[in-house]
Amino acid sequence: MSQYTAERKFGLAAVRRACALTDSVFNKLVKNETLVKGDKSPVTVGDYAAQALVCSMLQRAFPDDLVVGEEDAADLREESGRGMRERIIELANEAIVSPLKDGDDPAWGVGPGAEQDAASLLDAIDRGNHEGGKTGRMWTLDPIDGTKGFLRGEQYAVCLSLIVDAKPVLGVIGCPNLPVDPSKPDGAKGCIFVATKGQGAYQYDHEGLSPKSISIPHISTADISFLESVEAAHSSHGFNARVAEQLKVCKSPVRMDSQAKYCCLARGEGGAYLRMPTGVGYREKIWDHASGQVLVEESGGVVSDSRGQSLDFGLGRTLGENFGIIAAGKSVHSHVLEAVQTARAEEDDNKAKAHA
Ligand SMILES: Nc1ncnc2c1ncn2[C@@H]1O[C@H](COP(=O)(O)OS(=O)(=O)O)[C@@H](OP(=O)(O)O)[C@H]1O
Ligand SMILES: [Mg+2]
Ligand SMILES: [Mg+2]
Ligand SMILES: [Mg+2]
Repeated sequence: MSQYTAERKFGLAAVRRACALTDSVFNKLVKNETLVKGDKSPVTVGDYAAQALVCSMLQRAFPDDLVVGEEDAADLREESGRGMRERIIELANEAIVSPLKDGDDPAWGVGPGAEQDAASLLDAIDRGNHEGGKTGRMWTLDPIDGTKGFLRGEQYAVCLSLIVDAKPVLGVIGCPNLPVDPSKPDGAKGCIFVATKGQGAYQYDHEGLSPKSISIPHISTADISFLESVEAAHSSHGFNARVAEQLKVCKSPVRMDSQAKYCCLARGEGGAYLRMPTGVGYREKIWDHASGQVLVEESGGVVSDSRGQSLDFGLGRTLGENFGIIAAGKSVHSHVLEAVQTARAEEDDNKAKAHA
């Protein structure tokens, strides 16, 4: 029997339910339902409610597993958080009680009549407070990745992964706004991507049906169209342009929020995802890359940092010393890596000259 069958079935059903929640929240979101966190990034009632939903399901499905989730309930436990807290409990319960579909299991605490009280749902959010580590099983959860894209009605993703002994082995990414068929950008939207180590990568529709095996085709560097972040603060657009120049890439980059970039790469779009830090100090979070790494590797691609090192998911909630991310098809990864290193050496040279 294949490994991680139960986890995969759970991941697909949990992400499907969370995507239905976030999609419905987007349509009803009002101004005071967004907070600005300590690092100045936004978080909405949708992020919290989706984390409450998935963590409460995880708690019942895999009670011994640990969870590294992006959000925590500290602000919601304050008196000033009362309005948001009540709304989050309401939204999480709406998603919890929605009817069971094929693949759901009532033992996960979902379905009609499974409402929970506020204390249980806040505790569920805080199950995501694990500090990470090198050994054992832990899930990562980014309940809304690309919150800024979500707020703009553009790309965002619900991302769940299972990491065993610091290696991501299962990645599930739901993209409610991503076109099902890349050649029909105005056609049907909503996909869920699932990849299990050694078992390939698949795209499902938003109902978790019609799985299609996906892979990255062989391309040459001239055919790359870099996938990159929308926010200039999250990855350096200027650096990417210099790498593109090195590689004689003519096609314009495609900017998109969230791990939808990994999903597009995995199904053959773009050829490479490049994410270079814009300043010192920011450390990439494990929940922003774990699901994407499994998906890209299982579709025949390679994921490394900008020095060619593997991403280290065993150092806590961040990727620690990894610097930048290069995810690309096998046929181009080594060329992109080489071009990144040349562009960095030039940048260092220019800095040294400027200081001389
Ligand atoms: N300074 C800095 N550098 C790099 N990355 C950062 C930085 N600040 C935040 N983040 C993380 O970026 C996550 C969103 O990444 P994206 O690729 O979607 O960026 S973008 O929205 O397309 O610009 C975003 O994830 P979410 O918070 O889940 O949206 C953050 O974890
Ligand atoms: Mg965030
Ligand atoms: Mg994120
Ligand atoms: Mg997030």
